[in-house]
Amino acid sequence: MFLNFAVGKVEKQLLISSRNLEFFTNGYRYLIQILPAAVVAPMYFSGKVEFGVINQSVSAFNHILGDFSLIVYQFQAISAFSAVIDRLGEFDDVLDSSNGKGHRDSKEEIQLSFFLISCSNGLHSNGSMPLSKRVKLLHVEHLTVQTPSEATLIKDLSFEIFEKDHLLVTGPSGSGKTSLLRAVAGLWSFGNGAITVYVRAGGDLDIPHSADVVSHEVASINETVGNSTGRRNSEGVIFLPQKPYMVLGTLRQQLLYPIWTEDSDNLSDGAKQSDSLPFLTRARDARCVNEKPKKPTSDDLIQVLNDVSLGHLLSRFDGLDSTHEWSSVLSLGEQQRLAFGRLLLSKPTLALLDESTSALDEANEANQGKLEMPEKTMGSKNLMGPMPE
Ligand SMILES: Nc1ncnc2c1ncn2[C@@H]1O[C@H](COP(=O)(O)OP(=O)(O)OP(=O)(O)O)[C@@H](O)[C@H]1O
Repeated sequence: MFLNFAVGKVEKQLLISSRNLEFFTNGYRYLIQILPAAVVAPMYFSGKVEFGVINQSVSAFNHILGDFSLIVYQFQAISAFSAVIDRLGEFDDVLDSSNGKGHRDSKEEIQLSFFLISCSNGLHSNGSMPLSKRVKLLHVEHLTVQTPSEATLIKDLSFEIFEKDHLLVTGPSGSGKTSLLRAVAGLWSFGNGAITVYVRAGGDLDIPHSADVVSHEVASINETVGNSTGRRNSEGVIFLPQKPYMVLGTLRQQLLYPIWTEDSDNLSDGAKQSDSLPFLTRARDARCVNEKPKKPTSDDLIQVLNDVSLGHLLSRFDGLDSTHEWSSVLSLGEQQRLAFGRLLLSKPTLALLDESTSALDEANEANQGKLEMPEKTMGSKNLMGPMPE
């Protein structure tokens, strides 16, 4: 607010200076137009110069005037530009200073780590996972979540999540459900404790699929993955907020976000897989999340749109390659269903759903729940239908 006030004041002063300058220049303009005539005319009458010289000097003065006026007439735009630069500069300073303050003792921050594990291949023929071979996907240890003003929302929370688990988080409004999900997604660091997300490797690591052993073994390859919050997408973690982010671009790009953000328009149908949407119909034991999933074909995208009951968008908006302001032309419920489409396409290991079906009617909500979900879903105030086995 202070910043706005200060910048507003500067802008106002610049505007006043620009008006003064314009007024001054208008006076100067009239003066400079009559000046050559006033100086050269007596010389003409005394026979020192010819008549044409009067015209030549008026035109030369006008030329000079035009050049100087450019600065005057652009002064307002230049001053507005300068105010914007000032504003951005101050904003940058504020960010720098808050980052400086943010360098708290590492014990006062939530530690988020990613650990590499091997692909799971221990499913029964019916697709179920033997308990002894269940792989741990998330480990939250002594997590305390706070607000920036250090009010404690969650205290000393510990839990583990294994493959095929789903966790529903409920609680009163303002109790910190969203903050917990943000912390797991690496978007919230106020508090302390440790969160470990176990991500899958390409299958070349021969680590036993016992939860206890995994946590021990992967510690040795921590350096391979490192502690990082910047690799959330590539590590197979997706966070669906209540109001999904709609990217600028085509309907196709909406669906391909966030995994395939580049080159989305050049999607090749030639790359079509033999089975349509295998990830919707098959167990995903053969997949490793840090291998980027194959880019979906147009048919896959259309199928996913139908699965989330958005098939009608294709005729309404003239196909997958139409561009609109999607956050304006789609209802919140449609945006949420589109976000579910992204989830189905990107096949994350860990999906964090924060009221992501809050704007859906019961039928659609149940429909999202029936779709093949990622191996672990953590939902906040989640009203989804029955989770698949
Ligand atoms: N960026 C923030 N800065 C300061 N306080 C915040 C911030 N975000 C949330 N809070 C506060 O933290 C508390 C928990 O918020 P959170 O959104 O996690 O609650 P919630 O349980 O998800 O609530 P609801 O059910 O109403 O969505 C609230 O009191 C909120 O005001």
